[in-house]
Amino acid sequence: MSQPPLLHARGLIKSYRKNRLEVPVLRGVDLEVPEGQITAMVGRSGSGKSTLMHLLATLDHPDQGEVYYQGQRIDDASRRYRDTFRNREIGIIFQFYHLLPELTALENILAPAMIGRSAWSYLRTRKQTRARALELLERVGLGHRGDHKPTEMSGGEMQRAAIARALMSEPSVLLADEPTGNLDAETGNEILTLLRGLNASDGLTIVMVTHDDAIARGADHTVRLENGRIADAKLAAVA
Ligand SMILES: Nc1ncnc2c1ncn2[C@@H]1O[C@H](COP(=O)(O)OP(=O)(O)OP(=O)(O)O)[C@@H](O)[C@H]1O
Repeated sequence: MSQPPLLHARGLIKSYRKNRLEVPVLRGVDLEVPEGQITAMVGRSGSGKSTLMHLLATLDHPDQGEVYYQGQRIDDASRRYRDTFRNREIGIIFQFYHLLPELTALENILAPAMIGRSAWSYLRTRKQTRARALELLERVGLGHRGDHKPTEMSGGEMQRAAIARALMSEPSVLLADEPTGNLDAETGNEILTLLRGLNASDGLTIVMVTHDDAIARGADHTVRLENGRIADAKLAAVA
């Protein structure tokens, strides 16, 4: 029997209500996220890419449809279950990094493990947790920036710190919402190279929203959101 996709969305429908008007965003999205691959999600501004990402992360509920993780339905699970699931399995990064400004890079990376007392950190000593944060800092090329606060880092460095933070609990999938959207082309490519390295060496599954065709071409698989549905899916040759 073939392995189920890591994440699988079926028939997702989602509307927002604004001034009593219903704004349909997703009109029946079917999506399979293959394990160990990089999937790029493209589409015009407002096509619902971030909305879909939130549903995959179980941060929001679809109006209709289902989300499965490793073949198990997760969208209708209890809030507590979804929080634990997200904490264990999903890392998320954003266009504007969302680092805590008063903390250093190292403290930002440690923050989710310390504050939320995550499932991952619950099983480890403080020393092990700190060792993992330091290892990740090196891994993303920020070994020399551990004690820098976000205002003392470049955009690319902040995104590297955000990637390290997202990986702290050893998630199986990284959801990246326009990870290079605030960076120049060269820095964006460096971030993509880092993500591809993590994918290649650790088998990290990545779903990446992007407006940048060059970045999308660096993925294994591209899906396009159009009129609330997936318009096409193709395997892109990895450059
Ligand atoms: N909380 C909300 N309340 C009302 N409308 C919303 C909400 N969130 C998103 N929308 C609307 O849903 C539509 C899709 O938004 P979404 O952010 O998912 O699109 P996107 O493809 O990620 O856009 P972009 O590429 O510009 O980031 C937009 O028209 C947006 O205005």
